[in-house]
Formats: sequence, C-alpha cells, structure tokens
Amino acid sequence: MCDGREERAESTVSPCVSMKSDKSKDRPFNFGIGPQGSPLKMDEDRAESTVPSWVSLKSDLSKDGAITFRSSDKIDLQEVIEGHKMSLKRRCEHVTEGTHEAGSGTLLNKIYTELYITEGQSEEVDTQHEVRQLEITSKKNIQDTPIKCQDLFKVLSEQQRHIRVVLTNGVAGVGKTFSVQKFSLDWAEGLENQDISLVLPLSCRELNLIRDEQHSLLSLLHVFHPTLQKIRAEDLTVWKLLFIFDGLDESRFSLDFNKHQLISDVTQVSSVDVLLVNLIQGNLLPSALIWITSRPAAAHQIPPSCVDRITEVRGFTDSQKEEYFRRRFTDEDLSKRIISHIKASRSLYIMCLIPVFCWITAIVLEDMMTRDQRGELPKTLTDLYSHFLRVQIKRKIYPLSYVIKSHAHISSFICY
Ligand SMILES: Nc1ncnc2c1ncn2[C@@H]1O[C@H](COP(=O)(O)OP(=O)(O)OP(=O)(O)O)[C@@H](O)[C@H]1O
Repeated sequence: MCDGREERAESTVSPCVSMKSDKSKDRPFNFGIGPQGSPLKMDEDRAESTVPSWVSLKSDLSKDGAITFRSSDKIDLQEVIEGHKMSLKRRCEHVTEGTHEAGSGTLLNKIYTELYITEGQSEEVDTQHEVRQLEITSKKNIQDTPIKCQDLFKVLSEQQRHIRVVLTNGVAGVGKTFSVQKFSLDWAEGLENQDISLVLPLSCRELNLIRDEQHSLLSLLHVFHPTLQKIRAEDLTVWKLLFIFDGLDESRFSLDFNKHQLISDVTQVSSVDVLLVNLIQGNLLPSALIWITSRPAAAHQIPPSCVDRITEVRGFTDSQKEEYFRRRFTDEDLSKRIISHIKASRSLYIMCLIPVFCWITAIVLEDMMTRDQRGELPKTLTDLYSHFLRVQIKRKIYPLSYVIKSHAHISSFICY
C-alpha cells in the first residue's frame, strides 16, 4: 500500500486497447525546456526564510481558497508564485491543434470546449470496430459520474477523503494534454484551484530527455521550470504543490514500485524514475498532489493502491461536439452546415466523440465548403481521411514528416 496508508477504495486500472500513435511524440506543448521567459529578479541576500509551515499557510486561506501571505513571507513567496504563473500562462495560452505545426498557435481559451470526464474507468474495450466501440462507450456514459477538470483534487462526497494522486486515462487524441493545459492556464490566470501554491506540469516525453541523468527533485524542477531557480528545498516542503505528469504512455522509464531506493529529501540525487516512484508513493513530499495522464494501456504502471481517484476523459458528448464547431468558426452559417453534415453521417458523428477527429473534420469540411467544390462532401471516415491528406499536402504548410505522423495517428482509428 502506498505511503503506508490504510485501506483505500481499490481502483482497477484495466489496460484497454490503446490507439497508440506517433502523434503525441510530436506534441508541441513544451512544459519546460527552452526559453521560458526571464528569471525572477529577487534579492540575492534575502534573509533566511521565515516561511511558515503549510499548516499555518492553510490557516491563511481566504474564503475563495486563495492563499494570502503574512507580511514576513509576502514578498518572496508571492514573487516566485507570480513569476511562475506568468511563465506558465505564456506556455499554456497558445496551443497547436492536432499535431505539431511549427510556428502556429491558437488561443486555448478560444477553442477549448468542455470535455466529458468521468470518475472511474470504463470496462475494457473489446475488439469490435472502433466506431462500434465508441458508440457503446458513449451510451454507457449515462450512469457515470461526471467530474469537471478543475475539480479533480476536490473531495466531492462524504465517502471520499483527501485526494492526493489522480490518474486520468483516455484514448489517443481525446484531450488529455488539452485538459492539462487548460487546468494549468486556469490556475495561472488565478481562476481555479488557488489553494495550490504551484502547478508544475512535466511532460513524460520531455522527462525522457534526461532519462540517463541523475537529479534531485529540486534540480529537476530547476531544469524544467527555470523560473523556479530561486526556490529552495525548504520552500518545496511547505508549499502545496501539484505535479502533473502528462503522457505516462510516452515515458521510457521503468517505474518499479516494489524495489527501489527510498527517497524523502528533495535534495537527494537519484535517477529520475526513482524520484517519480517516491513522489507518487508519497515518500517524497507527502503533501504534494500528483496528477498523471495516460492512455489506458500504460496506466497499469501505477499501482491502484497509490491512486486516490481514477478519471477518464471520454471526449465530447453530442452537445459538446456541436459546441466545438460553433466555437471554432466565427462564420455561423459555416458551423451550422458542418454540424448538419456530420449529423447526417453516422460514422463521422460517432467518431467526433474524439476531439482530434473534430479537428480533422473541421479542417476538411471548412476547406471543401469555402471554395468552389463540386465533389461530394466526405461521408465515410476513409473519405474524410483522404481529403484530409489532400488538404494538408495542397496547403504545403506541413512538412512531409508531419503528414506521415498524421497518418499514423489517424490510421489507428480508421479501418473503413
Ligand atoms: N477540450 C478540447 N477543446 C478543443 N479541442 C480539443 C480539446 N481536446 C482536444 N482537442 C483537439 O484534439 C487534439 C488532441 O488532443 P490532446 O493532444 O489533448 O489529446 P491526448 O489525449 O493528449 O492525445 P495523446 O494520447 O495522443 O497524447 C488537440 O490538438 C485539439 O485539436
């Protein structure tokens, strides 16, 4: 049992068929490495911290849960937090849709459409055709308990206790990374979860880059969040931190929860996988919150006993599908025509449960409807896919490698 805690509702993470693709290996969301804005200007000679313990910080929570600092710790802590918020906001407010598209960027808040997220995990998917599976899944949703992304760490019923580790499953292209980005942006903009001192997204794909290096948790944060260069070990132990590990399926670490070095000090150096295991088990920073996202087939790497809440991103409900197209196009008539076209095609309508399909559909139908198109609009997934490739090649805005990766992503869904 992780961190030695007593009985916890057993969660089953059944590995489902993963619609694995190469798409997310090219994901543009860069959590850390690279230019992240200027470092904070802080007084080098500041007096030793008088930071109160987290317990006393908690007593300073305002009505809306936001932290207010006492005068002695006000400047240092708030400077660090504000600097980190600015940096995170810069990184999260622009997104690239679909797959990597150099230099592009849409405002996340402009296109972000609420996703259907549920508590718990759907039963293992069977081997039926993808469209059939998605149809069944969407019907099963009715009894499930929806949960909002911003509430993932909130205790929502009397039966629940403190939620420390959340595992979010979801198939390829369903919106896990977008959810992480939206959660982080809302925090950075001061809108949600203001009781959390620092939200620290770490993409598993980027962590792979330092797989062979030795780090302490503190130095790991310095590498991936340079705006936190000035934070010290004692800060980490008193703040309420949220670590987000996005894309566990992309991780090349072998997480061994049974036999590993025990680490409880944030300055202790070890391999990155050992740091992760200790963090997830609660040996290292036991009060830190942890959010892990994964495609279903990789989620079993986290022992159920370590997980306080399992959620699943299910994609878009029917009304969310329509909302997506309405948000995407300022031309109301165009969005209406696109919605009525996908509604008329059963397979397209069902597949639009997956947001990345909405994106592909939008690209293709916008292209076909806004120019003098004589051909028939695509009604099957194969039609849609071939039009998609044609549009991309014609636009020449994507390199060939991008087109090949798109193919890998999409072909994991399409067998029509
Ligand atoms: N909430 C959303 N609102 C609007 N578009 C979305 C949303 N979620 C996802 N999308 C679209 O779907 C694409 C894929 O989403 P995302 O990268 O978050 O999926 P994922 O579940 O992380 O996939 P993978 O497992 O392949 O990494 C996005 O680039 C975007 O075009």
